[in-house]
Amino acid sequence: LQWKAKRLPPRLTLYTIIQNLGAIFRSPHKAFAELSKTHGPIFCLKILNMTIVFMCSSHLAKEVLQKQDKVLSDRPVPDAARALNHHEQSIVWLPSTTKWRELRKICVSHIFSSPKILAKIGLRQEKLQQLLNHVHYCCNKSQAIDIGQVAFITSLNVLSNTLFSIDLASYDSNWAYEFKQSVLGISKQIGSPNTADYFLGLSLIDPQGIRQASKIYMKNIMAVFEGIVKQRLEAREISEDNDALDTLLKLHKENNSEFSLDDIKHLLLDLFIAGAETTSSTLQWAMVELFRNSKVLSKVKLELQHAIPKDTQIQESDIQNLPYLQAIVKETYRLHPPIPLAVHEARCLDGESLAKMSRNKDQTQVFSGLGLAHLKEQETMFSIVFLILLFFISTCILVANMALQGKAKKLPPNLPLYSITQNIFAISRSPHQALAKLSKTYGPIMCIKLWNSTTVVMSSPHFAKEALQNQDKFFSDRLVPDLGRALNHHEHSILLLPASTKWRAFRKYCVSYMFSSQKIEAKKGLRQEKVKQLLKYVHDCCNKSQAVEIGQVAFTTSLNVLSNTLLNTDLASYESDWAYEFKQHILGISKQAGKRNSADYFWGLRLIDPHGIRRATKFHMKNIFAIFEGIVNERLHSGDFSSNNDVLDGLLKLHKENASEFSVEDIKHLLLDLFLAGIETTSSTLEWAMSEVLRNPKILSKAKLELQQVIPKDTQVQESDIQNLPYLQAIIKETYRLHPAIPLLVHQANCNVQVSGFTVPKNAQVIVNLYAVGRDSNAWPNPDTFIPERFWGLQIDAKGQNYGLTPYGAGRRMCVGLPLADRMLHLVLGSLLHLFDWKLEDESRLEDLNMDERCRFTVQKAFPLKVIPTRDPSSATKDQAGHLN
Ligand code: HEM
Repeated sequence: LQWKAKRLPPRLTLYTIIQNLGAIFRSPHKAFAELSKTHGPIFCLKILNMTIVFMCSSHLAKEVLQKQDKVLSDRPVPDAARALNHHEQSIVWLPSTTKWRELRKICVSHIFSSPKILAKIGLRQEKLQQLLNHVHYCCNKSQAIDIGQVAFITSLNVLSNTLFSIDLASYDSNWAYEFKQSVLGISKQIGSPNTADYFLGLSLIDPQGIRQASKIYMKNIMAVFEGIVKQRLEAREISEDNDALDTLLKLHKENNSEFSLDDIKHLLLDLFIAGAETTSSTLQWAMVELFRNSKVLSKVKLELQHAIPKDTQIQESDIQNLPYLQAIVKETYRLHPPIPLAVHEARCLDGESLAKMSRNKDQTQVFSGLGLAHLKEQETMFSIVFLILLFFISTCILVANMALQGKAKKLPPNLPLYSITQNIFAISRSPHQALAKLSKTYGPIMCIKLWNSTTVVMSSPHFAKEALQNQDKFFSDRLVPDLGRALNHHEHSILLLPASTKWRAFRKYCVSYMFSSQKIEAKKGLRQEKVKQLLKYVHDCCNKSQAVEIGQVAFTTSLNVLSNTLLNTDLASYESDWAYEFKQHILGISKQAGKRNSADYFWGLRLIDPHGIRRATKFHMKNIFAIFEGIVNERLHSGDFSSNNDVLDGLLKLHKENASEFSVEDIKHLLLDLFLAGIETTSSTLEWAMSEVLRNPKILSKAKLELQQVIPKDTQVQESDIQNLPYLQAIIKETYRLHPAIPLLVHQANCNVQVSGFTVPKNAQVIVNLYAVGRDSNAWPNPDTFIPERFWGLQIDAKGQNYGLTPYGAGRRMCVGLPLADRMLHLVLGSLLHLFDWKLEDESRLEDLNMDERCRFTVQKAFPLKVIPTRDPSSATKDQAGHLN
């Protein structure tokens, strides 16, 4: 009755909430802003006995934050903040009590007062200088910078130095990584939607484990603070006032009972959580907005050039002379407030005085969403019954909601079971071809449901772009095949890890250190040397009229280039059986990876590994690891991590710096992945390119003519020549299009994702069929014919920007070895075509080459290309003069 008498803001109906539940959970500030367009700037939401009022205009913001500020400055405490009883000592979560006022006073007068802030100018300039040094270092190395990450590190260090004169993060090492992760971890937990915040009974069981996770992170951070505080207490008298901790400890000494050491730790915790990520995310948004608005960027650069001498670091005193920069920061605050929902709690109805309100607890409960502690003793029985009811109702709502959501989902067109059974052999023999064929009937996006697993197959450039660019963030996980679990490979594997911190660290190392432009350029000589060894072998075969198996020799060359780049040693030979074992084990794993495994579809079968695929893989891995272990142990024993000048040296240095983050086990698994992903892909692409060129005499003579015009006779192609060989480049692109080495990109959805009006359900396997994309007749005229000329005048490359041609994938999971593989392909194909003519062993016509496929980890030629190299006699005479030898 009381409730009815009051005029409440317009109320959101249950139907509206259920309809928008997905959006509310994903991005509540956006969802409620959207709802305010239809429901007005103030509306309320009632969840059982809890009322939430939303205010979405500047007028109402003023009402809350200024006019009614006195009665609206409490906060509802999220369950995550109750870990370690943080809410009882926290400046963020305490209601406006004496304690809270004391804490605010300490912050405003002792830590962030103007004199204190001014006194630390030098510190901030120094931290800015360190950031700029890092950016400068990356600039010299052409290395990408994660803006949010470096801004976070800078904010963290400015804060940690202001508070206790210590750096807590570093740009180039993983030092203090755990602290950083724990700060991020807590803000993630507090930001996660938690059912225990809405249904108080659930907080007893912490159903999503949010409070528990929060507690672990808090404990980690508190342990760091405890160490620092203890050291400070032991080291000196707290008399000087160097940093905030000195000030806090002095206050503690003066009034131990009012301001305990525990209070200090909780205050420091709040300052880190509230201060580090807010600053860094605002900076990141500002940078993003600048990058996408080139006019704004040039205007602000102009202002900076006028106000600040060239190559000079900006000073705080300069800011007043930079009105446009100030306007950019304001505009960023407007568009991207780092905490978009300011959550307060009403103390009484209609702005009654605090004194009156505290006498009127029942009313407070109605408006504030009920804390159990507020219930009077005689109401306990009632509350237990009430909680049971609450739990029951919430479960019903959840179930009903799931059912509604399920109905609302529009899955991509389903592939009927009969078409799967009809095509089962084709799918198992050559899945990319079979699925490409089915996509012609069922469309460019289709869904396969087998038992409880869902697979969505995408087969056009449009959907490739959706998966690899637009929705890339949600499709970057992987579904681990059973063989990937051998020796727990999936827990250390860059190929199989989901998009986790560990995977990012691996990728960062690969992209920035192994395959950066500088590193690749530095190994140019090595590649030329290995190609020269290949050409020498082909030359010997030529003299003996002996056939060359192109796939085999390309495999050996790729293997040796990679093994020298990674381990500074050859691991294969053209003529002898030396290191035969290593090659066989790599091929062995690739063969197992190409087999269909029922344990991947019926999880129960994993227990028995019905085809022995995981067992065989384990056997090959063990043998490969034994070889790696020999090399790694020798280096660890000698302690020499620099004289080999290879990737392993870099990895071992990283391991020495932080053994817990990057173990020897990680190194072995990473090396294995690089060999698996890097060799067969390159060699099979080369074999396909060579086959296509040899069976097309016109293309062959055109390619030879171009090579003759650019490169002197009988001379090996150099990497610097590639840019002058557009026809050779077009041949490689056309090979990528028709014969992608890995034709099916296999990813996994980490949530329900909308793709062009269809819902791809969470955990579904998402397959992008590059084979179908490359042969899509809407994108490519005459799609099945090898026509390098189609690329004339087109600005299309294979580097992940053109979604009709993405042989290396695109987006977050894109191949890291592209710079190496692409150069090797041009170098080897160009040299083989330039220096030799080719004929088949049985003198049959090259035009009739069999182009059937065989699937392993990569797609191979079913009938390996074996051809005899020949040369005209005048060249042979020159060779004796030492051109190729
Ligand atoms: C012609 C040669 C190559 C082709 C066509 C190729 C293609 C691909 C493709 C399609 C992917 C999967 C992308 C996705 O899932 O979206 C991939 C991933 C990968 N490639 Fe390559 N690749 C080649 C050579 C190499 C080389 C030489 C290396 C390194 C030595 C390499 C290392 C990797 C790694 C580590 C991944 C996994 C990336 C991740 O999951 O984050 N690749 N490659």
